[in-house]
Amino acid sequence: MPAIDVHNLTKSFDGLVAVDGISFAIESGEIFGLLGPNGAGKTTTISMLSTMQRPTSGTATVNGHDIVTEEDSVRKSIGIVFQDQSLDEELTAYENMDFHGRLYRIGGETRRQRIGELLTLVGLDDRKDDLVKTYSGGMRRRLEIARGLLHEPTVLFLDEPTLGLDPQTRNHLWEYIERLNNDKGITIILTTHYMEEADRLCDRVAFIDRGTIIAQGTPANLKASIGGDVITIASPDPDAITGLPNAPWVSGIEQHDDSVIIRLQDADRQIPGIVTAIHQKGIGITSLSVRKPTLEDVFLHYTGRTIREEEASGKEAMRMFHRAGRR
Ligand SMILES: Nc1ncnc2c1ncn2[C@@H]1O[C@H](COP(=O)(O)OP(=O)(O)OP(=O)(O)O)[C@@H](O)[C@H]1O
Repeated sequence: MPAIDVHNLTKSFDGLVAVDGISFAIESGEIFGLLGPNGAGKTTTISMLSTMQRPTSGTATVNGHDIVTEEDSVRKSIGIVFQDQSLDEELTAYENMDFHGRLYRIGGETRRQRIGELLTLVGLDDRKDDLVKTYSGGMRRRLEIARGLLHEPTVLFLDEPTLGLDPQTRNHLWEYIERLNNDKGITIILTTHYMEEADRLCDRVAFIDRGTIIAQGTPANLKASIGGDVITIASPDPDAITGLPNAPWVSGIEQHDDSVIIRLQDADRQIPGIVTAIHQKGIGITSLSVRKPTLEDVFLHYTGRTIREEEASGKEAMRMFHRAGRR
């Protein structure tokens, strides 16, 4: 039985289809990433799976329980850490945990023992008696994760777990998330728009864009599926490069601002020929780099847009406007 099984899940808000008939399954013990730009429908998806919002149509089960007809059973078996911080700043870490444990009616000795274990797991045991208002962003996020695990859920939802954290803190948090998954076997479903985060952490990912899943698989397979290497050429005249006839070994070519991105096999061998062809046409090259494809390239391949472009688009601004209105 999959830990999460989703069929044609859809959510509309006043005519805006935020999630549009998505389907996927997550096996027990996996770290699964829902990736996509802001406003793609990631939060709405996990809000439905965690029973915070009702789907407009479609079905899903979490740990075998239906998200609409068995809400209580779903809730008992999951932990959630959403984007908005919900800790009490005027309490210590221990007190925050203790309060939450009481809400879940976890008895005295068990509660104390679990709090100790979880605070150690997220590296906060030595700071447990400090007020949360003295904590850094990364420490707060770790505390929220520990708190979400207090009632021993087998599935943990993390909505943009490292949003707004600096790279070093982000790295630390990744280690804690991996440890949780390894040591406790917890199934983790996380949303992110950081591609390197998904690549590092997730066993499998699904790209969600404007409410639909456009690709899913392991990061390695997705990157391999778009083929070979990526050459980025910056030029004062990128249109002229894009207009050159395509060689048979070029599997894709896209233009972004002053750069042309070429996907191809065997880049190292083909570069001299490419540079010669460009020079023969009298086109300038400002810089040239070669790399392996990233998950960002996978998004670009399937949508023709980079995640950053998508986030900056007018449509996205509209979506953010809707979003602000509902808070
Ligand atoms: N309660 C609501 N009322 C109206 N529109 C909503 C509501 N919730 C979400 N939306 C809209 O649905 C779309 C998807 O939003 P969602 O928050 O799921 O995206 P996301 O991928 O999680 O992005 P983010 O990373 O910014 O949270 C957006 O256009 C958003 O404005």
